[in-house]
Amino acid sequence: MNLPDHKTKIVCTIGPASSSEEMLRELIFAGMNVARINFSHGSFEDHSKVIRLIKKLCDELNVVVSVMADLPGPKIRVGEIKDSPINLQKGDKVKLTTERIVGSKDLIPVDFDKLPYCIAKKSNVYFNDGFIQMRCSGICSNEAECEVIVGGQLSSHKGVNLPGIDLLLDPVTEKDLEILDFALEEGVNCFSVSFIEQGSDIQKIRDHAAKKGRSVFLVAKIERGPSVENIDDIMDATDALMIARGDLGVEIPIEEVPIVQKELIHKANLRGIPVITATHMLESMTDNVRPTRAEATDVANAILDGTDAIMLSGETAVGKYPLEAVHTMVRIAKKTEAWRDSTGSGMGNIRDAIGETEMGISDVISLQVYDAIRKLSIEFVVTPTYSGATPRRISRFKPENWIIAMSHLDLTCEQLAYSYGVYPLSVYDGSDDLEKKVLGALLSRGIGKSGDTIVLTQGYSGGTNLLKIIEIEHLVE
Ligand SMILES: Nc1ncnc2c1ncn2[C@@H]1O[C@H](COP(=O)(O)OP(=O)(O)OP(=O)(O)O)[C@@H](O)[C@H]1O
Ligand SMILES: CC(=O)C(=O)O
Ligand SMILES: [K+]
Ligand SMILES: [Mg+2]
Repeated sequence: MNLPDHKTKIVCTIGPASSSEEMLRELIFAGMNVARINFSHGSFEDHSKVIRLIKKLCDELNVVVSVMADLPGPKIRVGEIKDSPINLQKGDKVKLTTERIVGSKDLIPVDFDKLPYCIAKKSNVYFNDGFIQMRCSGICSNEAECEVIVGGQLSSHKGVNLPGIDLLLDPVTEKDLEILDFALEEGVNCFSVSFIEQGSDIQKIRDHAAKKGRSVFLVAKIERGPSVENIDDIMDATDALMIARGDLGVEIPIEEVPIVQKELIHKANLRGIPVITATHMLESMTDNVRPTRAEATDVANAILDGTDAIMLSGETAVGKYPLEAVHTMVRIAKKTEAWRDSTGSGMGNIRDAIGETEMGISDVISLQVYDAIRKLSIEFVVTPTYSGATPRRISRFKPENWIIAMSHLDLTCEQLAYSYGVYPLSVYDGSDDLEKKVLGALLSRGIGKSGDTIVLTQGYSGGTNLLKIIEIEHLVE
């Protein structure tokens, strides 16, 4: 078995363009680590099919691919529009209505009953990740009269943003809990939670799952101003972060997005919390077989910022070239990682910054593992793990060697699909001889060969911790 030649994890949003068994298989071969299902779209029936197909393919191909169910949160959306998409032009006068009608160019339904109370004359209303802008010119019962400031094509169900306006909405909706129940029943363990504002929003989802006896991996989507301000509180509650630039880029000034991205990635790296950079990464590949130069550079820069994972949205969900989009990401990741490995550039002073944080035993060990990799000729790091904490701590340094994480817990293996450079292996050997167990698992998969030097490390487990540098032939008896 060959380990992949890129270490940045790839998240693909699955939709009509990618939900067939053949395409899912191709996406897995191409390098997909996480399949995101956006529950804002499609039907439970469609999603259930995709979840089952992915589980079946994981068993068949003996790989770990996580299914991440994206809970919509209180996202306001356009309703059904007749002859969608419609073309809106600057200066057009349109009415937004809270009635559940099939809309037209003049009367557009918006699924938010409080709209007339929340906006006022001169409020800005944005559509489709902010590409279309309107300004309210008056309110009349359940309608808002607006003028189009920036036009464009608007389709049914596109998102609506009202930046800076308190929408008086709970970030966790009844619908989210319904979806959570459904997905848990389908065996989903990982959830991205939209529009959260503080740690307690994440905790609500965790508590709800716990009531069903389930432990879940939660990705906090940072896509509103308050979530950026409350990031420390959110990091105390979450397992992972997503920089959801689609909504974020409308909810806060667009010029702040690049800096927020860098700061959040750095903070997440310091704490060993995996972070996904999402949206518009290769947007033009929805229609074209090649990306723009700016997009290729964006993917590389997110990696150099220290992101663990990069995400495709419309590119794989509804685009013409889902497979090519993944291939493109892989090629950019491979090149960028190799450059970082050889020059040490891009990560800034992550090692020093981690060195300055308060450290426990596991942190000190992770630092020493990283130093060992840099100073010695090491093939890979092997780490038996219960919770995944040790491989995640090592992953913070974005080392040039694979971290092979062995766990008998499927849930731990699945969660490590989000961490840079960590290759999860399900190992069920219960023997007490750690070295024998590790060697058996590696060699049975064709990983490693006689003469390889590896680092074997284990975090604080049952009162012991360990860092050992081993030459493989010493293990073969
Ligand atoms: N399961 C699906 N069925 C049909 N279309 C989908 C599906 N998933 C995604 N899409 C389409 O792909 C586009 C991009 O996907 P994305 O996940 O970014 O959703 P979004 O609605 O733009 O925003 P958000 O991610 O904030 O919910 C969507 O706007 C939608 O048109
Ligand atoms: C992914 C997502 O929700 C966003 O970018 O807004
Ligand atoms: K969503
Ligand atoms: Mg969003």
